[in-house]
Amino acid sequence: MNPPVALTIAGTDSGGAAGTAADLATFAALGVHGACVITAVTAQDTTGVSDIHAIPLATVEAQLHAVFDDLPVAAVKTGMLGSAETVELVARLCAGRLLVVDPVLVATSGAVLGGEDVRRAYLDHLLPVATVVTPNLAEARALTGRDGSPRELAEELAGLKPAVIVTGGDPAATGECTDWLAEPGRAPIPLRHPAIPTTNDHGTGCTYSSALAAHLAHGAPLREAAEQAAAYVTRQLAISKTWTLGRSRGPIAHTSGGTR
Ligand SMILES: Nc1ncnc2c1ncn2[C@@H]1O[C@H](COP(=O)(O)OP(=O)(O)O)[C@@H](O)[C@H]1O
Ligand SMILES: Cc1ncc(COP(=O)(O)O)c(N)n1
Repeated sequence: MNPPVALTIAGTDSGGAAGTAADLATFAALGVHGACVITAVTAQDTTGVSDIHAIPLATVEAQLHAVFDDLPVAAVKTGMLGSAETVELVARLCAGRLLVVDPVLVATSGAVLGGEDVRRAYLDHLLPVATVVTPNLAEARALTGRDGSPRELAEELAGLKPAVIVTGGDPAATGECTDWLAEPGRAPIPLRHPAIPTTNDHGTGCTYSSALAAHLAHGAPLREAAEQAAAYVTRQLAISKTWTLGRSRGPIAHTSGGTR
């Protein structure tokens, strides 16, 4: 029997922690065939991003046609899109599909991966056609332009149409992470899971949104997919927490327990 197919539309991370490296590893670990459309190449390591090469719009479009014309894509996930034109293109070609949007604007390291025009394009074009949007707290604040709590921001963003999961919380303070799931017209629901004490968390957001897309591609309902995605991230953070890879915040584990 064929596995479900999920597509990531995202940038590369040369350090193998975030972006398409995280997405394809997560799809594979969760039994999904991963297709991948590259929007930007980043020179990146655990300390930061030193260069970004945007892929020409026509090449992004050609990749999208190549995938959609040939494969039965069950779910699409977007990561770093990098330019307002790319955000608009992706919105046009992915409207009507099961679409997980991780609105990547700033990397954990602080590097800007999308400016003001990208933020505007998310609000005007991509959020309205998304199935679910997964900002972390900083991204939710950037998108709304407000300084609210995760719960308030989730509710406000869900008013723009799709479901929203504001990820994160304050693990250091409480020992647990709370992601807020908000769907239009319903009270936001807190999804809690244990926090792993670690600084090896580069790529966590990409891994979460890919795991969410993978579970949705398998047919799970949204809340169950969100709980399973958080469980997957927690497991991978537990694997990498003792690692000493890189000079700064190390990668979340993308190893999947295979033997050699
Ligand atoms: N230390 C941690 N332990 C367990 N889960 C975590 C930890 N840090 C983040 N998560 C979870 O990982 C997912 C992505 O979170 P987040 O850190 O907000 O992403 P980003 O990398 O975009 O900032 C969420 O489900 C969040 O609760
Ligand atoms: C190519 C690319 N895409 C996304 C992220 C965000 O990931 P994180 O928030 O874990 O830094 C990143 N750093 N690089």
